[in-house]
Amino acid sequence: MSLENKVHELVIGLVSVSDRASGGIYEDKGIPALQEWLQKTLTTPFRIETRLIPDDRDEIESTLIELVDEVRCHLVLTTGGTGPARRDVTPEATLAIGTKEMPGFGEQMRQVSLHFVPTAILSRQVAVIRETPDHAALVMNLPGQPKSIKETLEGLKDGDGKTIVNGIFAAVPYCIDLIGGPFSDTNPDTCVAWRPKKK
Ligand SMILES: Nc1ncnc2c1ncn2[C@@H]1O[C@H](COP(=O)(O)OP(=O)(O)OP(=O)(O)O)[C@@H](O)[C@H]1O
Ligand SMILES: Nc1nc2c(c(=O)[nH]1)N[C@H]1C(S)=C(S)[C@@H](COP(=O)(O)O)O[C@H]1N2
Repeated sequence: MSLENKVHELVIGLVSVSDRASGGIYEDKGIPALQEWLQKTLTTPFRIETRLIPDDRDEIESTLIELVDEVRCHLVLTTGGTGPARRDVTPEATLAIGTKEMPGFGEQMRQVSLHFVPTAILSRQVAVIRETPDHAALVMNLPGQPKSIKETLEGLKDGDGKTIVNGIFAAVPYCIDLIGGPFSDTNPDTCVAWRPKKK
């Protein structure tokens, strides 16, 4: 067992990227929405570190690097700055700090989001793994609309709560296993953490 696996607490970084929320023009609703969703979903121990920053590429990159390399997050979720506007640069900053791209997360997010809004096609969100010599983290972008956090993480359900399209979080616990992070599990009423069956 690696040293990382002996650490049982999942460390999660939450980054809200918004010029107006970080400038005090409106209240940030991104981090509270992420915290609320994680609290109702994760059934294993976790700790959260938060950052509220403007749409500035250098600042996004340095924040992501600090959260992975110094705070030693296993998972970092960003919200905001994924669209086509000139100031939207979260995907570029994320790709720049990653060592491996994980295109399935962006593909699945756009697929599920198209069931909620036709403008989901405008979100360029990406996911990457950042690896250092002794640590690794999954870094994923979510759109900026606070309501899109539940939509992308949890997916689409019918009136009885049965999943119609999986959200992206279903694949996150196993991804963290594979990069040497702590075991995590979820409340199946919100999201089923999928792991391949052991033979
Ligand atoms: N952190 C946030 N808190 C609350 N509402 C937000 C936040 N980020 C985005 N929104 C809402 O979602 C809309 C679309 O988000 P988007 O990320 O495109 O914002 P934006 O127009 O680039 O502005 P900004 O970066 O200043 O938030 C915003 O206009 C705002 O109503
Ligand atoms: N699930 C979901 N995805 C969504 C949305 C949404 O409301 N729900 N909004 C879309 C819109 S309107 C835009 S412009 C893009 C980019 O948003 P961002 O720049 O706030 O990241 O995300 C898209 N993806």
